[in-house]
Amino acid sequence: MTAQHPVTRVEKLRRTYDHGKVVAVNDISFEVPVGGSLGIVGESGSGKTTTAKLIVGLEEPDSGRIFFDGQEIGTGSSRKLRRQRARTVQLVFQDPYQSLDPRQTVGGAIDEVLRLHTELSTSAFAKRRAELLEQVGLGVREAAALPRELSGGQRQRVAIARALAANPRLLVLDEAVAALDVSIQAQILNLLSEIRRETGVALVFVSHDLEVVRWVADDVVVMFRGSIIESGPTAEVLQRPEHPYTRLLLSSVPRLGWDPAQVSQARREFLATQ
Ligand SMILES: Nc1ncnc2c1ncn2[C@@H]1O[C@H](COP(=O)(O)OP(=O)(O)OP(=O)(O)O)[C@@H](O)[C@H]1O
Repeated sequence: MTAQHPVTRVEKLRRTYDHGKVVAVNDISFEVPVGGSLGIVGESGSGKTTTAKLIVGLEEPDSGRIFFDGQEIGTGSSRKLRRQRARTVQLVFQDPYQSLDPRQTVGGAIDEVLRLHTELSTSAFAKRRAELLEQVGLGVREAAALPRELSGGQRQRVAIARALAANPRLLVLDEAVAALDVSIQAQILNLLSEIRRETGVALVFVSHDLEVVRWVADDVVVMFRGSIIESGPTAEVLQRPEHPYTRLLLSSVPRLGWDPAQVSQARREFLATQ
């Protein structure tokens, strides 16, 4: 039996800006197994969003390689392969308000993706729309609503349903719960885990918050100034962080007895050593 290829693998990806002066992503490598989930964590500016954009093809790397199902995709790839990637990988942003058309109903927004990426018959089309809405916990009322008539959590559910409409094998979520209340965050994180279990879709979950990543990611990579400084199974990395920066990120999560002044001091001391 041949081993299954990971759904995506990146090898020594590098992306610079400002004629090489800003190294946003510095030779990073990782893979996401089929149906797996990878968390990418780091502080603001560590290169997480650039990494997400490189995976979905919104940015081109200066160097390095990206594979989907074992097949390399790059600037020289055919249109067919690029279209295939567009279907394989879907991106969900932090603020769905920006990505949803304010004049389009929720049902209409889902239909648009179904039309673009599937070839369903009229009856199968309506059934699939209903299935997607149900999958993200939305009903008929929400299907007829405009984005402004929904809460932030509901809008994020719409964005997830829209991404799933393309039947992707990988969902890339960039700070997808950062703008939501903590209790709504928990609902969306549970929803994502459920969807992964039910559909087998793999997740890349980008967040500045290690506690959030704990709930959704089997594995985690920790980024600092464009480089991966620590990686491994999420539970292990959180329990026994090896790199001082990972320890710093963990100590930055507010909890009982937490002292922000102490965290700031530790951060200053760490940065002074870099
Ligand atoms: N289009 C761009 N032009 C110039 N510099 C950029 C561009 N995009 C990102 N950068 C720089 O690259 C670095 C990494 O940015 P990136 O947005 O990937 O980080 P991040 O970890 O996602 O941060 P945040 O959570 O604040 O979005 C930063 O120093 C940023 O200023």
